[in-house]
Formats: sequence, structure tokens, C-alpha cells
Amino acid sequence: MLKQLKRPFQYKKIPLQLDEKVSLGKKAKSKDMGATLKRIWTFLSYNKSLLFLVLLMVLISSALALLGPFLVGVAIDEYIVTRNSDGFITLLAGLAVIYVFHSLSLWFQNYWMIGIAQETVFTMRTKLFRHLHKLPIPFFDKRQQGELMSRVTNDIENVSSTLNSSVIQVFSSLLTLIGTISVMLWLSPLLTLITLIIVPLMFLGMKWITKRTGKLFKEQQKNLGELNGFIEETISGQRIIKTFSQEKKVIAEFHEKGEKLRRAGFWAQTYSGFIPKLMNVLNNLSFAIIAGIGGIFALNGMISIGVIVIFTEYSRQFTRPLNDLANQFNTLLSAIAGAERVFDIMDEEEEFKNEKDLKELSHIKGEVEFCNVSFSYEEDGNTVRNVNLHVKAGQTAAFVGPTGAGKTTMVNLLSRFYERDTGSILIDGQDISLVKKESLRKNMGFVLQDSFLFRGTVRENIRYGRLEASDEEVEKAAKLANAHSFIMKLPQQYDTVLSQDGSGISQGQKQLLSIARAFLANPGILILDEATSSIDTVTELKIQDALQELMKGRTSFVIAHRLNTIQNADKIFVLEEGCIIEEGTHESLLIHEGFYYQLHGKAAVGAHA
Ligand SMILES: Nc1ncnc2c1ncn2[C@@H]1O[C@H](COP(=O)(O)OP(=O)(O)OP(=O)(O)O)[C@@H](O)[C@H]1O
Repeated sequence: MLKQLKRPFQYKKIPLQLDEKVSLGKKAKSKDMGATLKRIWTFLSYNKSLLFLVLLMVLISSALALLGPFLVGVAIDEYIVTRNSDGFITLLAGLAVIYVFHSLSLWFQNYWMIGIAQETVFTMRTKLFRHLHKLPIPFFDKRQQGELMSRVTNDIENVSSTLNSSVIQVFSSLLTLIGTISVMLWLSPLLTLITLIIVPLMFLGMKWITKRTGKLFKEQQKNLGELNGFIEETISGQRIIKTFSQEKKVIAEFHEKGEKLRRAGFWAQTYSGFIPKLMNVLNNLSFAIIAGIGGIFALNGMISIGVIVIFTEYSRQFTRPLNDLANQFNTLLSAIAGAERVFDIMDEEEEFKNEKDLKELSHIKGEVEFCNVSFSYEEDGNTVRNVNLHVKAGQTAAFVGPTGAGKTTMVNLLSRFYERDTGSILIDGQDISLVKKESLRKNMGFVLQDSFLFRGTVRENIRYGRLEASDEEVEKAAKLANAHSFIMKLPQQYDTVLSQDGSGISQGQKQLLSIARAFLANPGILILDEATSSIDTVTELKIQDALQELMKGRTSFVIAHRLNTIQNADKIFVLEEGCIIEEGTHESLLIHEGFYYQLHGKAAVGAHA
């Protein structure tokens, strides 16, 4: 297998059948290109005044680019052919001034356009990032992190580089084209029409090429996103990969995804590379037509030598913008592919939309009720079925049951990370679907199994619970969470910088920090997802002790994985396949000798084994 992986770039292995090449892009969804361009334009037009200046410079440079060759023709007909030197120097000086101003206008349009492009991309990226953080959890369930990251970075970068070059190019090419054809028509309509023979040829060629490249560019961006997603996933899952010795499998998968990207990239570049070649051939063809037919016209006295010189110069100016437009079209296609992927995310509905008229949930006592609640992650599933429960303010409730029974889902519904399908959930008698989600979550604190730490100091990580908390409050919370003593042993105590996954501290210490966070947040309802990972006994006792302290006086929901930690709970709900099958205190459930009794028996056997 490794031998196969190590094989170098396999140019010859790429199939050459056209159908297959094009089918690379067949999966890409075709969208309305015009609508995407319009949306890019709305971002561009935030800088209207600067854009106006750029367009003015484009207009000036295009006009000067037309004037130059025209004056050269005049110089030939009026001064060189007639051997007249009066005013020749003035004409040359005029030409020099024209070319200097032409260069200046090019420089300014470029300078301002870079500014516009950078700002546009900054706005777009900020908007996208802000929007991403307003999307609901189910949105993230369906997507790979790296793939999303690729949209915020690569796809937007793609739009940026195109804006930098394309806007000016497209406008200047269009203006030059219109100006050139107008002057050519004015000088010799017949020769112009003959020269324009290449235009339909060009359009046919372009159509053939862009039909293929558009799809391929989309495929390329999609493959790049997938590859990034895979890289992100495998880097964050390094430990698991190493634990299960799956390096070869991961490399093979990477190779496969890389190969797909390479193929799409290869064909996208190959087809787009045809455009300049095609334009070059057509350019030479138009040059030959003008020289040949123009020469015949000149011999017959229909046009002057100066006009032929102007025409040959203009023919270059006329095919160059067409060439530029064609090239820009390719870049534009790639940018549109990127922009579509960005707008796809922007079009996802925000979580807090339509909440304007809803009430804030504040100063709750913590009474919680589930009335006939049902929910399913998938359309045809049944994860939570007709659940009814009542927990009084300040009580501790525990969810127990086999894996996949729906314990986590219950708290997901309470915090509205997911919306119940039917029934209602009440806090202090208020239906939570009628309150603002943000205010609901502000009243809830989470201590999860996998306590996520951000890159930053210990202090910053605890302060995440309440950003405005003072240093004293942070330390007080750490003391309550039994975290203070281990923090003081860290190299820079509260200022010790933790890496993103908190790799410098133990799993148990991470839990203590997340308990400190919850103390600082001081929520009305607490959700505890018990750690299943093995934590040393001393730290575990510290965690249990801190949690008992944290739960005091507030409603708490414990997702219990070990039954010994919830024996003091006021209510234990036993779940099986999304239904509450038993409910009571530890003692009453044991007396009942039902499912809980069996679970408890198994746990006891497990503990003794
Ligand atoms: N985001 C999701 N999308 C689709 N199905 C999901 C999702 N999250 C959970 N499920 C499914 O819903 C069911 C209940 O899952 P849940 O996480 O609530 O179980 P649990 O009792 O907390 O399990 P565990 O003890 O293993 O954590 C399971 O069958 C699970 O596969």
C-alpha cells in the first residue's frame, strides 16, 4: 500500500476521454451566476466613491490608450508620408504626455482597486464569521469544521484576488473594445466589418471552453474544502489515529482526496489555458486579415497607410481586451464558485432570527416542566417520545439509561440547541419557545464531559463564564471549584497560557476549570454531563465536592453515567429509547425493582469486578 502511496505525480494516469473530464464537474450544483455577481456587487458598492474614482481612471486610461495609436497614424499620414516636419515635434510631445498620463491613471486605478478589494473581502469575511456564529447547532452537525474553515479562508481569498484584478480589467476591456470598434468603424467601416469576422469564432471557442471550466472550478473549490476538512479532522484526531495505528489509512484517504483535487485542478487549468492560445491564434488571424485586405484597399487608394497602421495597432487593442475579458471570465468563474459557497452559508437561517417580539427570561427560580415532548434528529426518527417531567426549583434531577437512550438530547431540548417537535417545555411556567434563546441560555450553566478550553490564560478561560468578572471573582470561583490549589502550582499561576485543548493540564483539572466557569456564571439551571473518562480518585473527589457546592440552591440536571454519583438526586428519570420508563428517588427506584434496579445491580457487579 505504501508503495502505491509514494508514487509520484501520475500525469499519464489521467483519463483523456472528454466525457469523464467534464463529468468531474457534473455534481456541482449550477446556480444563477448573475445573482451571485449581483451579490458580489453589493459588497463592492459599499465603497461607492472610491469605485467611482477607479472607474473614472479606467475611462481616462482607456481613452488615452485609444488616442495614442490614433496620433501615430496621424503622424504617418500627415508628417512622415508627406515629409512635413511642422508641428511634428509638438505631436511627439503630445504623445509622450498621453503615455505618461496613461501610466499614472493605470497606477491610481490599481492602487484604489486594491483598497476596495481588501475592504470588500474584510467585510465579507466578517459578515460570514458573524453569521456562522449565529447559526444553530444542527447546522454544524452536518458539516466538517475544516470545510467550513475553507469557506471563510480559501473561498473568500479567491473572491479577493479576482476583485483585485477583474473589476478594472473588465471595465477597461469593455471601454477599450467599444472605443476601438467605434474609431475603426469611423475610419473604415468595411475593413472593420472584415476584422470583426473573428468575433463569432471567438465566442464559439469561449463558450466551448467556459462551459467546461465553470463546472471544474466549482469542483476544485469543493474538493479543496473537503481536503481542508479532512486535514483539520485528522490533526485534531491525532491521538485516536495513533492509538489505533490508523496512519496508513489516513494517508491513503488523504491521497485519494488530494488526487481528486489535483484532477479537478488539472482539468480546470488545462481548459482555461486554452483561452489565451485561442485568442493568440485569432489575434494573428485578425492581424493577417488587416495586413492583407488593408494592403489591397491601400493599393486601390481606398485607405491610407496611416489607417492601416492604426488598424493593426487597434486590432491588437481590440483582441487584447477580448483576450483579457476571456481570461477574466475564467478567474471570475472561479471567484463565483467561491462566492457561491460563501453565500450558501450566509443564506442559512440564523438561530436568533424572528425573536424581536419574544420575552427575555430573567431571574428564574428554576422550576422545569416537560409536557408531552417529542423530538427526532432525523425526519422519520423518534429520539424522545412523549416525555413528561416536573422538577421543582432547586432540585437535582438525574437522567440515567443505556447509551443512546436520549439523556443528552433531553438537555439539548431544554437549552434549545434543538427544537422539540411537539409538546412544550416550561421554565417557571413560561414556555421556553416563547423567550429569547440568548436569555434562556444565560440562565443555564454547563459543565460538560469534554470541557473545551480556548488558547489563553487560565484566568481568561475561567472568565469565559462571565466576561465582566473581576480578578478577585475569578479567583473566588476557582477556590469554590477546588481549582485554586492546582492553578497556584502552574508556572505562571492564573496567567499560565493553556493550549486550545488544554494539553498542559489533566482531564480532571480541565473539569475543575469548567466548574469554576460555571460558578462565575452563577446560572439558575445547571447541566452536568458527568465525565466518563477515568480521573484519579483525589481529583474525582475534588470534582464531586465542587459539583455538590455548585448545585446547592439551583436546579440541576445530571446526565449520569455512573449511578453512585446520583444517589442523593431528588428525582431520577430512567430513560430507554427516548421514553421515561421509571421515575423516583434512588431508594424508591430500588424498592420498585425495575430497570433502574437492574442497572444498579449491573453497576455494582461492574464495580466489584
Ligand atoms: N446530532 C445528532 N444527529 C442525529 N442523531 C443524533 C444526534 N445526536 C444524537 N443522536 C442520536 O439520538 C439518540 C440519543 O442520543 P443521546 O446523545 O441523547 O443519547 P445518550 O443517552 O446521551 O447517550 P450516551 O449515554 O451514549 O451519551 C442516539 O441514537 C443518537 O445516535
